Amino acid sequence: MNIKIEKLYKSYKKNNMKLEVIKDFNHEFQESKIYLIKGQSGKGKSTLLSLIALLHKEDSGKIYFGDTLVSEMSLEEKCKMRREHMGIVFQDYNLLGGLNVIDNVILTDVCSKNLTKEDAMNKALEVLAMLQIEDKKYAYPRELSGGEQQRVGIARAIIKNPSICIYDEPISNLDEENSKLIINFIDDYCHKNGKVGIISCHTNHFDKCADEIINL
Ligand SMILES: Nc1ncnc2c1ncn2[C@@H]1O[C@H](COP(=O)(O)OP(=O)(O)OP(=O)(O)O)[C@@H](O)[C@H]1O
Repeated sequence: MNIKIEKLYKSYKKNNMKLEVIKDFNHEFQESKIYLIKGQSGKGKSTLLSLIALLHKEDSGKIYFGDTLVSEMSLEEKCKMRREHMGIVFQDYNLLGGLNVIDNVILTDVCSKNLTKEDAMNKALEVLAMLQIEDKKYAYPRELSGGEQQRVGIARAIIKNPSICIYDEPISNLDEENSKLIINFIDDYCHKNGKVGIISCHTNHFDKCADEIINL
């Protein structure tokens, strides 16, 4: 599902001053393409991703998913859109420490789609295998390396087969070997499965797999 953004503005209030972070941002994001959002620290990469992910509200502007104007929706409708169409991967993994790998991966899927636990587990095993981490299915996050935790974070994001995949600094805490594995996975997954991939990264690691680089 394509995304279209028109005249997007977002500011924060800081010490009674208005800090304009996103100013008149316009863009179209298409299926099977990877978009890399770059810019120095504080330029607004995370802010832009959070607006596209419908996690924060813009000051003004329009966001369409396909033909649907999602920026005007209620919080509840946005939540539903996000659950059904979007997978989000965070820099610091955001795994639940009290759940093992497989339960972390299936949690949102079971809750949102009323799948049986058995069906969800079979799906989770497939996705964990794609990320070469199925052997850790019963491990807890504290027993995993950063690279392994991030692969679980990706598995959790893609188990619903979302059409839009958002990755906020997905490799910033990882070594070169783990970074390469994740870059190759995202490259393949988005390009071969018709996904819109939107990645923020402050280094050049994703430059080669990006179809377009957006400098903030
Ligand atoms: N909730 C907030 N309230 C006030 N200011 C904020 C808030 N969130 C972000 N900012 C400010 O907005 C600017 C952009 O922040 P953002 O996190 O989007 O940048 P970034 O490019 O992702 O930075 P980094 O690479 O360091 O993560 C920064 O100056 C930040 O201090």
